[in-house]
Order: sequence, then C-alpha cells, then structure tokens
Amino acid sequence: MTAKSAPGFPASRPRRLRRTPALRALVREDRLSVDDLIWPVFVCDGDNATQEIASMPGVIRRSVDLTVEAAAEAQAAGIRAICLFPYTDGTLKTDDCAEAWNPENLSNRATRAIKAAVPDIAIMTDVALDPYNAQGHDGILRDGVIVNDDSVAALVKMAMAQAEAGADILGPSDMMDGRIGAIRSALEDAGLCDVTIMSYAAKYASAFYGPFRDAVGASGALKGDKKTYQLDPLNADEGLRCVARDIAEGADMVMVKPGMPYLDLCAKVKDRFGVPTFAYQVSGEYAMIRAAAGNGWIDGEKAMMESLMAFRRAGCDGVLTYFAPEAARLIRAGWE
Ligand SMILES: NCC(=O)CCC(=O)O
Repeated sequence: MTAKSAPGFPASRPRRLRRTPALRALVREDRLSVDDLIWPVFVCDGDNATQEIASMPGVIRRSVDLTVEAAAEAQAAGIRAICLFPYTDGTLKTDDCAEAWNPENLSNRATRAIKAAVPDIAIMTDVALDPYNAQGHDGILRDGVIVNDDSVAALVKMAMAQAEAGADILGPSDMMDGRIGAIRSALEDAGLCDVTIMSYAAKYASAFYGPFRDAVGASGALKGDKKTYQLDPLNADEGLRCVARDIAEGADMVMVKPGMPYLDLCAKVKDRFGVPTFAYQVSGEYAMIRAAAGNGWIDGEKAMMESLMAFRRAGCDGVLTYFAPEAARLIRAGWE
C-alpha cells in the first residue's frame, strides 16, 4: 500500500520527516507507555529477605513483605500489573505437586498480602506445576510421560486456589491441552466469572528460559526437556492454532513467549485474532541485554527501550518484562 502510493525521488525524501525531534515525534507511529508493562517478580520465604539471582543481574527474590513494598513502588511508578513467581523450597516439591494448590503457598500468601495493601495493582499468577514438581516439569510425570488430563485436573485446582486468593489474571503457562476450557468452566461454576485468563498460548520450547529456572529453583529438578508440550521453534502455524484454541476455550488475553525471537508470531496473532496480545520478554532475553551492557558492549538503556518498543511495533498490547521498573522510570522521564 505505502509502496504503491509513494511518489518517487525527489518528490519523496523520507528524511524530511526525520530532520528534527519535533517532526519525528509528529509522525511517530506508536508509543511505549508504562500501561503496557507487566512486571514479573520472584517471591521467596522469610521476612525482610532478598536473594540475588546470579544469572539475572539486577533481579532479586523478595520475601512477601518486601514484595508488597515492591508492588506499592511499582504502582507509584505507574505500573498496572505484576506477575508473581514463587521460589519453592526443595522440600515442598513432590511428584503430585500438591503444594501448587495449597491456599497458603507462597504465591497465594503474596497475592493476599498485596491485595490487602495495594488493591489497585493487577496481580497475575503463574499456573504451571514446575515450581512444585519434584520432576521439574509443568505437568505430572508418570512412567516418563507427561500425562495431559491428570495435569489439567491439577492445574484447575491450582488456578482455583489462586483465584480464591484474589488473583486478577491467571496465567496458565503449562501448555497442556484443554486447560483453558477446564479452568474457565471451574471459575464459572465457582461464581468467579470475572477472573481473567491470559493464556500462554504460543509458548515455545526455548533455551531462553534458563535463568528463570534458576530464579524459581527449578533448574536442578528438571529431567529431560519440555518438547512434548511446548512448541517447536520452527512452527508458526501450530502456534496460531494454539492461540485460536485458547481464545475459543475462554482466554481473555493471549501471550507469545519468548518475545524477541518470536515477534513474527506476535504480529500474526494480533493481525489474525485482534485480541489483547502480550509477549513475554523472558529471562534469557533480559540476561543477554544485561550481560552485554555490563561488559560495555551495548548501551543497556537504549537496547532495553528499543527491545520494548519492538513489541509495540509488532502489535503487542503489552509486554511482561523484568525491565519494567527501569523502563517505567525512563518513560516517565520522557524517553524518546
Ligand atoms: N512461566 C513463566 C516462565 O517460564 C518465565 C520464563 C522466563 O522468564 O525465562
């Protein structure tokens, strides 16, 4: 369209509109706003406790009390939503993953505490069994096989405990078949019809999740890989079919994950379905930018902001990013 209607040189000199900051601002096609950011936070046990995560410099785990403080600070910075990830002690990991639906588990305690103190920030929770699974998988493993339907039954119990704790957005990240429909009907049956679901709909089997597994204490536990449930990085059509299915089953929002290597999927999802579309800029993407910046190889702030703008350009309504507090600060300071 643009190419067909564009006049040739010298009638068209696109650099005319790039000459000054004012002209560039006038014709800028999109904006990155603090409203677009969801901040993933890691929660650990203890009081007034923080723990560093070696593979994610600048990211820490916080005890529930400090997570509440961080949520209040995030809200003051304009961030609308945080996403909770618990670091689960090894002694609580079992083959049946029962800690996942304990109403008093770390994630549910954090949700209640944040809701009580910072009621306006949206809380997203992670629905997947891996933090609670002695086998490190997102589903239940039997005789070396991830069993789909029993995993879905466990995920429903987990999702319901999170919804009852006050989560605003459930984020099923497990990639089992049929979990969105099962969670949606359980919510309806329980009268929790306003709880939203952001489905990790197109989640790829990716090497970029490595630092996250350190952050939630799952790296040691995982045996094998997740290729029987997460998507093959070469499959775009299959990703789109999963998105279509999850929307049909009751997802309010969908996510593509990881983010930067899968921007093509983000654009296709938004174009094809027109639903609220999010990307997860995952731990490995964060770690790469931080590591390169830490070595002086790239300008960390510029690379971070450019990476986040790319999600908007690709059509995403928002992005889950560990950079959220830093990006919020720069956006509010008028970053261009
Ligand atoms: N279910 C959440 C994740 O797997 C996050 C991955 C990452 O940040 O690497």
